[in-house]
Amino acid sequence: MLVSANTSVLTEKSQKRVDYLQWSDYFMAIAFLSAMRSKDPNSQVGACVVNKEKKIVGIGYNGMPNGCSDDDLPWNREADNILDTKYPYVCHAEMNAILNKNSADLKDCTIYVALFPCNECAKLIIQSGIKEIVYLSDKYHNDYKMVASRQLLDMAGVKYRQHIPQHSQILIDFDSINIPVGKHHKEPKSVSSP
Ligand SMILES: Nc1ccn([C@H]2C[C@H](O)[C@@H](COP(=O)(O)O)O2)c(=O)n1
Ligand SMILES: [Zn+2]
Repeated sequence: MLVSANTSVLTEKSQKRVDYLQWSDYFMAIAFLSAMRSKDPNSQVGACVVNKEKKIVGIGYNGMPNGCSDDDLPWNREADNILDTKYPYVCHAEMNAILNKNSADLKDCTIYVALFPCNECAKLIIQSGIKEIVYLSDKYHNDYKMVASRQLLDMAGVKYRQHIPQHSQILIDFDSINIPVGKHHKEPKSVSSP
């Protein structure tokens, strides 16, 4: 299902929109929006750290370290020499979101991330005090890094759960703000709200 900001399902009584984004779709969408900044040609990963008050306290995406040119470093997945691949160099989205934090600490926060965290990110997550991971894809589930990651997270009591989005796509329409009053698309009353 595709939703856009200019689609409004209006309730008869209050006229309040009821098809607004749920919190978890909202934070995951912010992680995915952040991932759109990534230069990685294969996996663009975004992460968003949220505190107990549902405030965003850190955002990041996978990219080369500050001051290290992403034109000069390799983006290959495979090469005869591992040093000619991206893996030894790229900073993971979770690392950047944690290091970009704008609060004193990340105690009891939740991290929303596009891809299940690897073992190195699991260590950072644990040490930062984050207590929950919400991920979308687990495409490398059987890789030893994810096996080690789950082992560490289980030992440290960090919870993790897969996010099942209510909408498979979310459209951002910059024109929607200019739609005149009363011209917003109204869904039929029979449509059930999420
Ligand atoms: N939880 C993760 C896992 C991976 N990344 C980054 C590291 C690479 O830039 C890319 C994975 O590339 P692939 O092996 O799929 O070609 O994603 C991350 O940021 N967070
Ligand atoms: Zn990682």
